[in-house]
Amino acid sequence: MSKPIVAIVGRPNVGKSTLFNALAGERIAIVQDFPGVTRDRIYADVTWLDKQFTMIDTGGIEPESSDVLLSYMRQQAEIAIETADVIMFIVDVRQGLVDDDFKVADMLRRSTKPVILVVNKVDSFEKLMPDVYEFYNLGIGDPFPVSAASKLGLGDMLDEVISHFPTDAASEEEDERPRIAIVGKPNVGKSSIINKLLGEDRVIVSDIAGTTRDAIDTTVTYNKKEYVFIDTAGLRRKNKIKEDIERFSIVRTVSAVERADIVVLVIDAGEGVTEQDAKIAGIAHERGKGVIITVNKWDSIEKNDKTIYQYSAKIKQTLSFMPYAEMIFISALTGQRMPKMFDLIEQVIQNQNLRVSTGVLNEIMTEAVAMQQPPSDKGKRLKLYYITQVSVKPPTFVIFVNDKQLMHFSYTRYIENKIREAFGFAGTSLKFFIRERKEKE
Ligand SMILES: Nc1nc2c(ncn2[C@@H]2O[C@H](COP(=O)(O)OP(=O)(O)OP(=O)(O)O)[C@@H](O)[C@H]2O)c(=O)[nH]1
Ligand SMILES: Nc1nc2c(ncn2[C@@H]2O[C@H](COP(=O)(O)OP(=O)(O)OP(=O)(O)O)[C@@H](O)[C@H]2O)c(=O)[nH]1
Repeated sequence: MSKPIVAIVGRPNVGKSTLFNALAGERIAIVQDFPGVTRDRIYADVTWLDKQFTMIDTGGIEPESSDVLLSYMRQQAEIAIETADVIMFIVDVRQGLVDDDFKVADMLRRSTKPVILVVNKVDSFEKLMPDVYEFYNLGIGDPFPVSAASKLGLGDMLDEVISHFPTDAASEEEDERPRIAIVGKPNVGKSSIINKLLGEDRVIVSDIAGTTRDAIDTTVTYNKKEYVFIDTAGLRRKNKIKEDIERFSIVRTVSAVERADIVVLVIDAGEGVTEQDAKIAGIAHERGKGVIITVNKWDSIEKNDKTIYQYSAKIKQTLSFMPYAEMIFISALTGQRMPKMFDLIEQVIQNQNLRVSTGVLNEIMTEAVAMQQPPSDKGKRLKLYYITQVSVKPPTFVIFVNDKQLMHFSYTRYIENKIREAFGFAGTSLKFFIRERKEKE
């Protein structure tokens, strides 16, 4: 399911992080063994009423000069316009209206995306409301007064945010075409891959204000079936502030991954798999997407008959939190194994949508339990009563047990492996929920 994306923009120190943390509520659990970007607090899941969305904090630097600040803010606004469904523009009632606020407001106004003007640090509505009205001058609609620190006004603001979400009828859910995000570090060959898949050179549309998402989506027809490719290329060329390339590229990656069914993580064969690749892979893993690790520029390295195995082993080691990921070695330059990409994509789509009957699942579980005794603690042994698949994309299972505390991560992993032995599920993560059920007499 693709969730709406809400981006937070605003000058440094207006309280973006504070607001982000106030809304994010419970932190996303950091699974022990994968390098989630959650620690950077760039994105978080938020639920308000019956709506869920992904919130992205685009901010985070304290530039030295006002020149740099403005160009940074511009970039931030562009990224938000490009990636978000709704933009939250945060200003600071204590500092009042400043020139940069007007400049950002101008940019945001020119986009077609809904913008919610949030006036932060209104710690007392009574005292500060007159100052809030000043922000009408920005010309982007009603200001919503909040205090991120004291969690005031957040409800009204969130009501407004969710009221702008695309309605179901207009949403991408209606679109049955598989969506594939091509992600990876700058220069690994993302655009080249899309061009090759297209079979022709495509003009890369720049994402200036007002350009819609479609500009970076490319439809490719293969075997009479349409696939939508979401491209995240091109960031490096436009970005002048080096330090923020990584944050901005993660913001873009998060939004591309969020919208995708399958993530193609491109790695440069000459460079090998890096920490940043692991971070990007972590996003796809956390979002439960299909994953195809694509080693590109395979033409550019010297190889013997062992190279591909050594390469695979190294990748599996670095990305050990996603042993299920598919892997392919290609050259966008020569076209080597490019047609195989569609076959892989098709397989992963099928695996993401695979449903296993409850009867079969319980047979597998019973057998697994018989082969390896469940863990026990203080004389109490874990009992697994029942397993059932509750959804697809990613395939999600619920296991009913006598005591959740006893269901160790490693035993869940063991059950997962048994299910994979039987059904493969290659290329997709599997999700497990553990529920407690009263012990039967
Ligand atoms: N009085 C008051 N202070 C606030 C409120 N929200 C944030 N602050 C303070 O404002 C300062 C900046 O907050 P941050 O959340 O770090 O601001 P930011 O916009 O994320 O800043 P950058 O990370 O530099 O972009 C901190 O000292 C906060 O404690 C608020 O609602 N009321
Ligand atoms: N040898 C070789 N070079 C390649 C291959 N694929 C891409 N390149 C080269 O790698 C460079 C970067 O390719 P792009 O497709 O622009 O990379 P990108 O990932 O879209 O880069 P950004 O737009 O910066 O994110 C170009 O010079 C390509 O010609 C390949 O399979 N083999």
